[in-house]
Amino acid sequence: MATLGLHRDFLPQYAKLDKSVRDRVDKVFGKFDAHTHAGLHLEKITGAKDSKIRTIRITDFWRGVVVAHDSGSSYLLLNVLPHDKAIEWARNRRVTENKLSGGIEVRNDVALATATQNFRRLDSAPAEASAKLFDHVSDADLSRLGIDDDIRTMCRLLRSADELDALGNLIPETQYDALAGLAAGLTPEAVWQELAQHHLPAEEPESSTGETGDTDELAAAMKRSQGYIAVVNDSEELADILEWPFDLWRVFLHPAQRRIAEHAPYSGPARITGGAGTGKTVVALHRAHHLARNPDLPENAILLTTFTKNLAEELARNLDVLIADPVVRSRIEVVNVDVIARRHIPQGSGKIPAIIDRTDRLVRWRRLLRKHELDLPESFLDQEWRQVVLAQEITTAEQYRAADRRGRGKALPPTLKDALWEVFAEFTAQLREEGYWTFEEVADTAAHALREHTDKPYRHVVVDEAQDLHPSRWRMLRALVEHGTDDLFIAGDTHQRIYDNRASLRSLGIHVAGRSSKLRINYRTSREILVWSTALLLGERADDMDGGEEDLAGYRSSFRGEIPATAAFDDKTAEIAGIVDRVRGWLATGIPAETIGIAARTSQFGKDVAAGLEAAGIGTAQLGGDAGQDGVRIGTMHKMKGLEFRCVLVADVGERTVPMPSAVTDEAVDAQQHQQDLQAERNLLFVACTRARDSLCVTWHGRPSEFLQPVLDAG
Ligand SMILES: Nc1ncnc2c1ncn2[C@@H]1O[C@H](COP(=O)(O)OP(=O)(O)OP(=O)(O)O)[C@@H](O)[C@H]1O
Repeated sequence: MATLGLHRDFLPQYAKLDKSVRDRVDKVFGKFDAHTHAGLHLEKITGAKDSKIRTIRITDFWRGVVVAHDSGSSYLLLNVLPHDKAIEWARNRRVTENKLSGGIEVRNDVALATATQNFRRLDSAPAEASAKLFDHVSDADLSRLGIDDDIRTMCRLLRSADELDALGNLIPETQYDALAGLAAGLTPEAVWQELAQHHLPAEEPESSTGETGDTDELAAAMKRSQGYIAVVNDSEELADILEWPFDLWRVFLHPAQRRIAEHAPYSGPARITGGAGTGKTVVALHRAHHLARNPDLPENAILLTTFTKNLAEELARNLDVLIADPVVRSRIEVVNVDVIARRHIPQGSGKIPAIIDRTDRLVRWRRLLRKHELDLPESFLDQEWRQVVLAQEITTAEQYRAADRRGRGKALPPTLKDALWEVFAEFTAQLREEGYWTFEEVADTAAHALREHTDKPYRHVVVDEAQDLHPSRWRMLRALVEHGTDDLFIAGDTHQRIYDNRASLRSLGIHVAGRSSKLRINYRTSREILVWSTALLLGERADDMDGGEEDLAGYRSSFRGEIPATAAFDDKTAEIAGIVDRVRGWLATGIPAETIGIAARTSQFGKDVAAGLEAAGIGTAQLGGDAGQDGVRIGTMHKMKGLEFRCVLVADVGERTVPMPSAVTDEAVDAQQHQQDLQAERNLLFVACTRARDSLCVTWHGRPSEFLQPVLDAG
């Protein structure tokens, strides 16, 4: 039986074709499992660099480019192009095997030779005889990392990571991964560890029929090409892949992602971290799918959850795209954490709790502080209550006196603590009397009830955006499943923590040591946007939710793009006019309105921008609203969390709004909280900027935000 492989570059090409041509492609390859080479009419190319590369007729005008060995019945679909272009494209290509992974590499020999010649010419100019990017890496190390002679010759001439990036399309995937890792500052040993983990030992999945087996070299090599070649098992699977040609994440998981998503059962809670856009959500979706394949699981045995309702809806939409089988899909319930919490409040607790928000809480704290004649800001009290009392489930004055107040910067003498406890007790009594709850209290009440259940509601819980969950929500999540195999799978990035919720997983009985992995390749944003946005976090220290620190070592993007733009205006009116111009420009290049996102720190500024756009005849819609609605998406930076757009404009990033003074505790009140609040505000700007795939523009009026200084200094 024939084996078909699809190269990841094929799908975007396929997506661009007219429906009639796509239908022809579907027809030509549709019954591939019954085909032989002879049946496929593969044509050899005169003057080809590699005789294994052939073309196949799709229509009179269109040709597919495939790799096929004379022996064996497998073929690999590389591209679909108009006839003449297909011949030209195929003629210069050569297929080789990666020295380290044994995976397939498709290279353009002619372009590679030209690039090497150009770099050599540059290098021979006396002024250019400068240090090279890979001077610190020996030939032996390069070879050990799978870099072959041709690529080594060329990369020895490179002077900067930018030059390497510019060659991204010419260097075969696995070799590029290794070189980009070195260029991002990883040591050869660290890169080797990464590659070895992903590619060694070269796993040779056994052929189910034994027909292809080791005798079919191409089939075996395709199976070793994880992340960029999908081996298709039957025509049904092919149809499923071709139905979603834009969603490469469904099929082409990077080996680092697949290793986690399809890991053998984890013996306990497992965690995945990584910078913005590295595919944590994608891996969480695939992990949920992987777990759901277990036929013994009943409906809704797996919970896939996240912080907000909007994000949960987005997860559900993506899960529907990922999982074709309705029975498998039905084993996963997708809902946000607070909905689950409400659901598990014991019946006797009365009606569905009314939730009190921060603004109302602050009014109450203010009143109580006045009554008790305490000279403290209400925000301090609210934080103390959420981060110490609720975080540690403190219920008595004695417990509060002995509480661990790590993370709080203001020392409280015992007498003051006693006075505060009275305020906390009165506050809670008031809420109970009036029937108000906070989300944290709801979660804790649910956690208490769930701990008593011997029959847990879920077999597995998969959590996304973990960095923003309060300890009470973790206690509830912990109580939703029995301790044991694959109980919790957690995805998050503390560089994106934007709410004042910190949790130490270990202290909550969630032990991830030995089951933690990190992703480093950003798939969402171009290198330019990533480098620019990461500079905003300069000097910031992020925790790893497990007693250590998180870093962004080796964090890198897989593609190039525009340099982010900044624009300063004299006043708000001018800024809004500038934003309208920018959006009009994007729309004029054919970018669909709903793939443009605009974020501001305050909802009012967003509303003003929306009014400006509407007045200019440009339709708008709220961020997080109905996915099917037309219009440029506008909302607060908080609402940008977890989303992505082709073009992002972050507005009103001026010194008075970012950081937002009302969100930052006065340094004199609590220096540590002050730092944490600043960090959350900086993260918020980082989150908003890293939602951009192709273009990012940041605007302000008056003086710019202090957070922009590193990028403005860098020019
Ligand atoms: N293997 C892959 N192939 C192609 N695209 C991918 C792959 N993995 C992730 N992506 C794409 O990269 C983008 C970011 O992925 P995802 O949202 O999972 O990242 P994340 O780490 O959860 O991001 P953030 O933390 O910023 O919310 C998405 O558009 C996703 O489809």
